[in-house]
Amino acid sequence: MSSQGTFRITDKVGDLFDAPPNSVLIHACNCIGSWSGGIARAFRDHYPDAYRIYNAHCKRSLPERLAGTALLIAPRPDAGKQHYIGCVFTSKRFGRAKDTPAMILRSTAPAMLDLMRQVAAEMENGEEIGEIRMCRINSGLFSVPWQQSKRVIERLQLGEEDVPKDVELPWEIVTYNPE
Ligand SMILES: Nc1ncnc2c1ncn2[C@@H]1O[C@H](COP(=O)(O)OP(=O)(O)OC[C@H]2O[C@H](OP(=O)(O)O)[C@H](O)[C@@H]2O)[C@@H](O)[C@H]1O
Repeated sequence: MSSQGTFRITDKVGDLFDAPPNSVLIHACNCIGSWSGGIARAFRDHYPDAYRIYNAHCKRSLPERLAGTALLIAPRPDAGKQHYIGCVFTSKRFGRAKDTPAMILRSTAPAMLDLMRQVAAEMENGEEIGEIRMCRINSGLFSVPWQQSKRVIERLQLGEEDVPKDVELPWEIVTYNPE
């Protein structure tokens, strides 16, 4: 690995979905299988096939096992957009039953590491990965101030056991927010 195994986050104003092919678009998910509100609803509208894969993944497992993990969904033929969808499971449930901010932050670190390991594995298989884009996860319906999640992600360390030597992971994560 040429860099230190830490991520640099750049915050931008713009449309998350207006990304080049093979970009990874990351958002925070509950473990119940619902993309019904916030940006998750837009993901469901743009990528219905990815929603079905996410939902089936949740149905196969218990929320307690999924929290702190991630699911990387490869580009599907739907909507014509060739984007990877990165689901980070940061709260077991949603709405009034969502986890506390402290629990959400505790799940965010291992979930992001799990996702990046999956991205690295995809690259090791010869798949092309473009930009890593993210919404300001946890900061809307999950009610965790963005700066707190951002700090957790910037402190992550990926070692050689996470990223194979010959893989050059993109170490910049760009967030896109409408305002
Ligand atoms: N249409 C849109 N286009 C662009 N940006 C949009 C947007 N809508 C919101 N944002 C921004 O995107 C960031 C994250 O805010 P969100 O509230 O989405 O997500 P979150 O990570 O706090 O929470 C996750 C739970 O929200 C969902 O809703 P359900 O539980 O299904 O109802 C999930 O399924 C999870 O459970 C904030 O910066 C919002 O300004």
